[in-house]
Amino acid sequence: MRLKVLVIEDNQQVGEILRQVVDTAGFEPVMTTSLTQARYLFAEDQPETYLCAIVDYALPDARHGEAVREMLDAYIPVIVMADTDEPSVRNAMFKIPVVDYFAKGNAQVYDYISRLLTRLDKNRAVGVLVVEAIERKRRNIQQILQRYNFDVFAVNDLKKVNRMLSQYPHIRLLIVADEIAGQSGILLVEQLRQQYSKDRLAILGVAPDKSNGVSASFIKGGANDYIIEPFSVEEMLCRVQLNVDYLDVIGALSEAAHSDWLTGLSNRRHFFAQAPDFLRRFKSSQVALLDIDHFKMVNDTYGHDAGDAALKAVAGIIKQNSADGLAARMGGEEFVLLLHGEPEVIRQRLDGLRQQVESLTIRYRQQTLQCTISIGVAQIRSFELDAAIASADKRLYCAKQQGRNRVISD
Ligand SMILES: Nc1nc2c(ncn2[C@@H]2O[C@H](COP(=O)(O)OP(=O)(O)OP(=O)(O)O)[C@@H](O)[C@H]2O)c(=O)[nH]1
Repeated sequence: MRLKVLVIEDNQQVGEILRQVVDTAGFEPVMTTSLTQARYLFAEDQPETYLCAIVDYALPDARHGEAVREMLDAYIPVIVMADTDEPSVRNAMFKIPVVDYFAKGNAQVYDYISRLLTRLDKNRAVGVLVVEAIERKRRNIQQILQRYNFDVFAVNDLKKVNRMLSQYPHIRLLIVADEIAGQSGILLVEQLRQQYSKDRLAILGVAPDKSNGVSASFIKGGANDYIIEPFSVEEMLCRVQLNVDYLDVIGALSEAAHSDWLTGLSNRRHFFAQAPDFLRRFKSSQVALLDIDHFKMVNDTYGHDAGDAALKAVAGIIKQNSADGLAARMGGEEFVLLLHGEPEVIRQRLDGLRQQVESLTIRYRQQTLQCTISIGVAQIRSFELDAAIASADKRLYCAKQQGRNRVISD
């Protein structure tokens, strides 16, 4: 179900643009033209079905931002749209916890709002940990981040940081003061960097106004960024968002570098990078090579695109069967799968996988096709993965020789 975005806007033209922006961003626009109408609609609904509200500052029945305050009181994040960029209005709005404030008119604003909606949605899954001993400051940062829908945690003691990070792996950003109850925030950053890379955990240092090089020490210690106190709400939000966006970009790049473009499984390189860790964790492991039978004929009969559809379908089944293992596309129509456990249990699992592929009907455009796979399996001894793969390959060859659509193991 799509999350809803409540729009309260009496200007028909602006309302129509916002409706399109919300819809294109993947949310359900709920359009109203007055506070009274919004109240009525909202009363009928569950607040948690709403991502946020986009509220006109001056409405016919709420001329001075009353609708903004009422929505905030209902615990809905609010983006304010105003006819004016008047600093007094802007400042008044940022004194209350609105997400953002925009003056209408500038076309760029709508593009920004579209990205903001996506961000607000994504931020719900991003944990942020605030490390600050002074309660007033800690609460201030917490409240700012909650506006942007982050899942916010806060501690006043360095000793709690490691436990929080391991307990809540979705914490992706840490905001740390330069000094926490007499202890150094910079030292904390240096220690954390031995465990968490910049791509896994972004760290934002908070440096005092007369920082005497604190900001530089934060960066040298391994922080991604710093912010100087006192900061404005907008400044903090921009910095935080910038760093979270950076993590997203890095995440997307590494995902692309690690996965096979067609099937979404890991690629060969990523498989060999991950395998040693898997073998260290599981002493009794086996490697299986899986190869689609007569795949050239599939391509020749149904076309290359249908062949691609078959590859994706087979990869889907391999993925389903590899939650506790390591699967990858080796290349062409060949896949590799590492599994741990008793050899006989693994053999049965792989035979089950083979049967799943055999009974699968692949639909591509008007055509339906079926395929089978052959599997060679070998035990991995003394971490010798290459040797085990060579044995599995020989057994795969035997499986092909013996008529295909079968599993051959030790
Ligand atoms: N559609 C599609 N075909 C591919 C892809 N990569 C490799 N192939 C095709 O996979 C086929 C592999 O053929 P062969 O190595 O002769 O093996 P086979 O026909 O499966 O025969 P057996 O393995 O002996 O059962 C070739 O026709 C390749 O062009 C791909 O990404 N997509």
